[in-house]
Amino acid sequence: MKILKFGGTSVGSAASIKAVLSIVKKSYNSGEQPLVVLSAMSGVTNLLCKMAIDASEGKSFQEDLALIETKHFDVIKALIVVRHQNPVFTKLKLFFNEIEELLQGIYALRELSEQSKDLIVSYGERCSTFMVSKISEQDLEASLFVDASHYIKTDSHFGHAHVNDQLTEQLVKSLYLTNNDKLMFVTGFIASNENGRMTTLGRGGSDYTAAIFGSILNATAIEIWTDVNGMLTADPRIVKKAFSLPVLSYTEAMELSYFGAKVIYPPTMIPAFLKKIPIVIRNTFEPDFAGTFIQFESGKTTLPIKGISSIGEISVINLSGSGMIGKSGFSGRLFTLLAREQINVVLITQSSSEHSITFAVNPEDALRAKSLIENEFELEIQANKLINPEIENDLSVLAIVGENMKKTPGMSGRLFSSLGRNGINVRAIAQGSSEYNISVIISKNDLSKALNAVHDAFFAELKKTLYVFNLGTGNIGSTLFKQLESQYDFLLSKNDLEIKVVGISNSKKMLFNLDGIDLANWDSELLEQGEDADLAVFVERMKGFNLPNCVFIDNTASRLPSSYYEGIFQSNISIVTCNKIANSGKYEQYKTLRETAHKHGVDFFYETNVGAGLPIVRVLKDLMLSGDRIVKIEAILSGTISYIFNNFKDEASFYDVVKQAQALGYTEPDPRDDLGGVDFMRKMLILARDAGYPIEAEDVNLGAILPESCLKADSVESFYEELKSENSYFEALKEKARLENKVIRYIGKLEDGIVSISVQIVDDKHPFYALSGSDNIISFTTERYKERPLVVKGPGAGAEVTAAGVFADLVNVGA
Ligand SMILES: NC(=O)C1=CN([C@@H]2O[C@H](COP(=O)(O)OP(=O)(O)OC[C@H]3O[C@@H](n4cnc5c(N)ncnc54)[C@H](OP(=O)(O)O)[C@@H]3O)[C@@H](O)[C@H]2O)C=CC1
Ligand SMILES: N[C@@H](CC=O)C(=O)O
Ligand code: NA
Repeated sequence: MKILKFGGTSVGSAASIKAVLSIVKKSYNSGEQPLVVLSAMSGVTNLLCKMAIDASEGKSFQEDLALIETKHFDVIKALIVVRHQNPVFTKLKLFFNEIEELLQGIYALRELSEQSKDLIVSYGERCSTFMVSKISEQDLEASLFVDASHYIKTDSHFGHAHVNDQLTEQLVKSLYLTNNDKLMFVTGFIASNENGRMTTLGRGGSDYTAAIFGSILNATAIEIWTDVNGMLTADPRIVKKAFSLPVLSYTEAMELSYFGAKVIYPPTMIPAFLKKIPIVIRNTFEPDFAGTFIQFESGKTTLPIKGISSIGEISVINLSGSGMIGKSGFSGRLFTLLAREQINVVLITQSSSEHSITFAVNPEDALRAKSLIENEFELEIQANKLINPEIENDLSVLAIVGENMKKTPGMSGRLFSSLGRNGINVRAIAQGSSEYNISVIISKNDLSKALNAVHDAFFAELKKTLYVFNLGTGNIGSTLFKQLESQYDFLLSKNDLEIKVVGISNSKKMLFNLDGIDLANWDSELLEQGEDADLAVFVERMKGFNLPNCVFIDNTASRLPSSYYEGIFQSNISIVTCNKIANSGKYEQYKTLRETAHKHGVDFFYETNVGAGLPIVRVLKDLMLSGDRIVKIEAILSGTISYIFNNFKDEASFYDVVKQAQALGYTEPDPRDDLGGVDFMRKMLILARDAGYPIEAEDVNLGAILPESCLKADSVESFYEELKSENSYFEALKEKARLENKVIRYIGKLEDGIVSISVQIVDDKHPFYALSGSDNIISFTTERYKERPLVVKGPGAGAEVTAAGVFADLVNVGA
């Protein structure tokens, strides 16, 4: 035989009761001999409690009673054929009359005892179970209503009665013996004492009823049918990627449920554990889903942990003082006191010096616990051997759970590095001696971020999500969106990486969507739903969301964002940027940014600052990290100027070629930055700094390509006009090169910490002679690459290659 227990939501409406009965029928017809345990219809127990309290306070309860009546009667009307409705109505009406009489008594006396309360709430299960048994009877004649209060016997601890195991076993066995050909529908939660007075079994009581019947009748399984897909790796309301666990051991289920997972209340399952009866958590509304199988063994799994549970709000009490050192009875006294006063201690940590004890309690118990301790240890406190207990509020517990942890080293390392990387401060740590559980206390504000980060860290093989806030939707930004959109499926399926752009801003509008902005329509969404752009607000909101694996991308050419970088790192958010401003500002800023990113364990990637997507920054970094030393760097690093000199031939005018370079997306938003050499200077400055030279922009010897008049132009338009009027200057340069059979190149050099950039006319022997398009070239002469330099060459500007470089940086964040 098998126990099928259905919770309040499962019997909460006509539609769900239909679903319940189809599950029951299937089980019955397949010969599993089900015994069905039911809860009250959802919301009814709470209403009954409320009515009882209202009555005892002299308030009216009629409206609520009518509500309960209607709730049941609606189901009867919907699911019982008219000619059979009357007897069911009559029986329920009797129940409701009894409730009313009781409430009137309470109202008159203005007194509500625990005993009366139990009696009143018992009607919830009695009504629902009777009604469902009658609905079932229409189809399955064997259906039988069983009031469990006649069979489960308890003491007189009303509200939370203790079961008399022996008596209950006798009664349940004889019930079964006389009715084993019946399909029994048994009320959950309710029982009675030796005088036949109604009692209830406390929290999770219907599960307890199922476990009692299951264990006495040696059921093959106890199925707990609820409204979720079994037990999940984490709370799915907070961790969107939480998934159902197929198998758990009893211990794992206990640990997971202890901290939060509300699917079952483990103490009620103990009778089943003792008899090794498997418990299966299933979803009434998705009956084909196998659910979670809870059994004696943990089951074969490749998962390092089974799940992450949490308690949203706890308070921590710290006790410290010399009086605790070596006093073996101290903690005994402390925790006996708390137990006696029924203060539940969620977890305990003690420093190895025994100088302090930290323990967590429910917030509503904190003040009481503090004053109890102050009373108990009054003498020690007076003698300064103990410092008054301190309470810390607004904290949460997060715990990783799983039997595999015991065998796998590095679990706590993984937990703490994911917390550390996301800037989550750990207030206290406790590891259960069973090693099935490592718990940490963190700030309540960090809980959601921590749960997601830790979930990613342990189930990374399943999927990691990067949350991206992108500034700048121009040439590079919009191309990046296209690339991200077209690669979304590939990244997810091949790399288990999901990149969600959750914030976008340009200079006019900004938009946030934590579910991810649709990158196919970002422009219309930004326009229609976006609010007025405000960089400070954008950054504050990004920080406020407190997301794990969070990345800020700066795809602007603006000076403004760089002043926010340091604060962004301090909020444990990585930065990817193609904007060179921050790295080419004051050296002090360059240094601070790296130190801050490092201190907060986040990434600062800027490969596209030099040579767009070409691997230049990365190569230099690897050389330096591996202990090489730069002897000389020679490079062409302006894609725009490279393009211009590669195409300023024959009939083309200088002006036309510059215009083409801009149209091709090679130039900076302001092309004067390219032609004036500033862009190239920034790149050389960044390389020199990355090579270990603490130099400033003023230290770069910047040779000009343009005549003075062009450099002085105060707008882009007048700049182009000047280019036109200086045509003869450029033509002369072109002619000189042609006559000598040479080409014009704008070349940068770093040697002995000195950076210079100059126009050179080079012949075909020069390694930089053969270039085309927007080619960049860089040659690193190092102590290791001394004889023949290490050379990187290729397109060094353009939206596709730059966005691709930003993309590559992005996928490497946190790698
Ligand atoms: N082109 C290339 O080959 C390469 C470019 N880069 C770098 O890429 C960066 C972007 O260049 P590109 O895309 O061509 O430039 P665009 O001018 O096309 O786009 C710049 C974007 O930044 C936005 N923006 C400017 N100021 C702000 C601000 N304060 N807040 C929010 N958004 C702002 C603009 O907003 P709005 O749309 O409202 O004007 C625009 O969307 C530059 O730093 C450049 O150096 C790096 C390597 C190669
Ligand atoms: N405008 C730049 C683009 C890359 O940084 C260039 O021309 O090189
Ligand atoms: Na690069």
